Amino acid sequence: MSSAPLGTTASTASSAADERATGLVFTKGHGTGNDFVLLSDPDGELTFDAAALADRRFGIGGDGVIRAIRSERLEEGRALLADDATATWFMDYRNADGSIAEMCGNGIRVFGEYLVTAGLADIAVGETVPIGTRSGVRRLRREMDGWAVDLGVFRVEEGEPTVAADGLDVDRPGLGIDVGNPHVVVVLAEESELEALDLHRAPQVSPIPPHGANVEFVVPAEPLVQDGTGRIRMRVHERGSGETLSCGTGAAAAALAVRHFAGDTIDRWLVDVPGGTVGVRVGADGDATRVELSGPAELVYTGSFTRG
Ligand SMILES: N[C@@H](CCC[C@H](N)C(=O)O)C(=O)O
Repeated sequence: MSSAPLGTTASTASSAADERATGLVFTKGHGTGNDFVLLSDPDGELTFDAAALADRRFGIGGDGVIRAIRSERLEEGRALLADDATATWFMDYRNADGSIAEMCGNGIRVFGEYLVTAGLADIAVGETVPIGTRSGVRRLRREMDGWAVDLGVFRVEEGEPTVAADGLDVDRPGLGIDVGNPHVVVVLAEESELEALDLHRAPQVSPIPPHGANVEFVVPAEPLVQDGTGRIRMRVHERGSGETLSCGTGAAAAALAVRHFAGDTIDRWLVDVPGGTVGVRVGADGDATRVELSGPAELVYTGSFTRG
């Protein structure tokens, strides 16, 4: 692990001096137990070691690190602004191992809560704001009891990868789903199979996905549909972060996979994860090719990380 988890660029002498005096100010937040370190860096002045910040023993701890930066201050953001000039803020997301991910469904809800609480944006309940991400501009809506995000057009991949995992007796077929980032979903028949899984080690997907994958294991509820809403239970091993208590894009992928196998007719889903429950709706914006995720977002504390 790096002994210098954060720093600033040489061009920002006063922020560098502030940081030496106060440490790096961060906020900790989570969405159904998927937890993040949030940093405010409107002008893109900070350099930081995300893996060191996310380290649960030597750092702050988190499944990911999210930097709030103005889109215009980041190359990927400027590229987005060429198509959609409205996405003022960019969610710069990194996994716990420091790798960059295109999208985070729980993270973007927590990001919305952070923008409001940190005074970076004024978003009223019922209002929708465009947020820049590496999977494109995503529309985020503030609700009474959380946030909903249009994850965009989803894709069910061709082919049938196989998945091996500790605790599974034999390899299982998976279904590749892209919701802005890559997922492979395995549907299990029994709750006991879900519980027997040991996800300390990453499941092995074959053939190996070109950019890696988040792997979700799901069990349909019995009955699957209750009051017009499908319900499933899920565990996940996230690319770059290991087993987490929740994954928003993973929940969307899991619901889409079960929907696919059930004949593509059920559009509303509840997904139970170890950290809570999120909602998934196919047909975001009246478009049957788009999927929306909804759920809570909570900020837990703010602190200052002192350079080691
Ligand atoms: N936890 C996130 C997904 C974060 C990124 C993922 N690990 C990846 O590498 O694609 C979510 O809530 O969607």
